[in-house]
Amino acid sequence: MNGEGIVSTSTQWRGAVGRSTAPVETYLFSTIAVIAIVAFAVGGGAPPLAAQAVVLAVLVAVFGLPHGALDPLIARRIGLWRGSVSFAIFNLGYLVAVAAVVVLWMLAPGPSLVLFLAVSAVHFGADWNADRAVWLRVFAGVALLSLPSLSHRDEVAGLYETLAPGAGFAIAAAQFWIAPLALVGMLIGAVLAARRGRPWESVELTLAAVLALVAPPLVFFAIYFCALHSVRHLREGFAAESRGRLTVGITVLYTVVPILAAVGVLFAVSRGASLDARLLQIVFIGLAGLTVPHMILVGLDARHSTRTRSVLV
Ligand SMILES: CC1=C(/C=C/C(C)=C/C=C/C(C)=C/C=O)C(C)(C)CCC1
Ligand SMILES: [Fe+2]
Repeated sequence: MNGEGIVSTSTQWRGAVGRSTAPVETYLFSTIAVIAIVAFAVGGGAPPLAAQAVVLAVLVAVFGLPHGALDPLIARRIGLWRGSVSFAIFNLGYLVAVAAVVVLWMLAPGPSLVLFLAVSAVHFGADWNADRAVWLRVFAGVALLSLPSLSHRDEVAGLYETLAPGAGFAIAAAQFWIAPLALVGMLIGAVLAARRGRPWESVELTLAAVLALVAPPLVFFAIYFCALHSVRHLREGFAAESRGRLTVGITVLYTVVPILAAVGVLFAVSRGASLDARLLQIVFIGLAGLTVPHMILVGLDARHSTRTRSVLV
């Protein structure tokens, strides 16, 4: 382990739990969330689904994808590749993982969607209470993804049916029943975060819960994912990598390549389906594919950081 690695992992750890003021994404997310909550609470109607799907696809591409684009740098920091040959192998492994998820989805869409929701709940829940028990984070993630089914059950079921025909209604129904309990866990998380000296996390958790209940599901997801989750990971990622132009270059490259692949898929497959159905499939099945190798790397990084910290103290 070199000195650079020690500095960067400890920077990331500080970024996650050791700050004393609210980070920039708290203000960004809170401002947008409050405007959306007020707009939809006073009776603002949902925009047409096709418009929501197009806006979501653009926002995810521009603001969401970059937060996973730092993966090659994380992999380098934790020693998964060093030269051009191991870099090529890393990229190949990443692509195989993405392709395996997409193929699995084609073969078994219902179980794949359930698995995707479960893995995403763990992934999103980790945005808060980083130094607390894991069940608190899982509750927050489960609540985040179940609350839309509590207030917009038919809409969510319709979206799920687009992704997993025949399974969407049952999954939305299950979430409808899970949501109240998960919400209690999420609110306990909000109280505990405040008591740990991170009141901004309580604000985020509360606003995310209200937004998930009030806004149309895709609007809620776009705001949470792009203004909070992605910005948080990008900020922490840039602090941990701190390699200047190389970091920016890698982020741009690894954002642009998946976008080009997605555009290719959009024009290449299922021309029979409507544009919004195709966009939703590409956005969410694509995210599922990217999330698996991304979460494996984040997990390896966390293990690596823990080991580095125990060496340091
Ligand atoms: C499909 C769908 C949903 C779930 C989306 C998920 C689970 C996204 C996961 C993205 C990930 C894990 C990105 C990685 O950073 C909602 C919002 C519940 C309701 C609307 C339809
Ligand atoms: Fe993520």
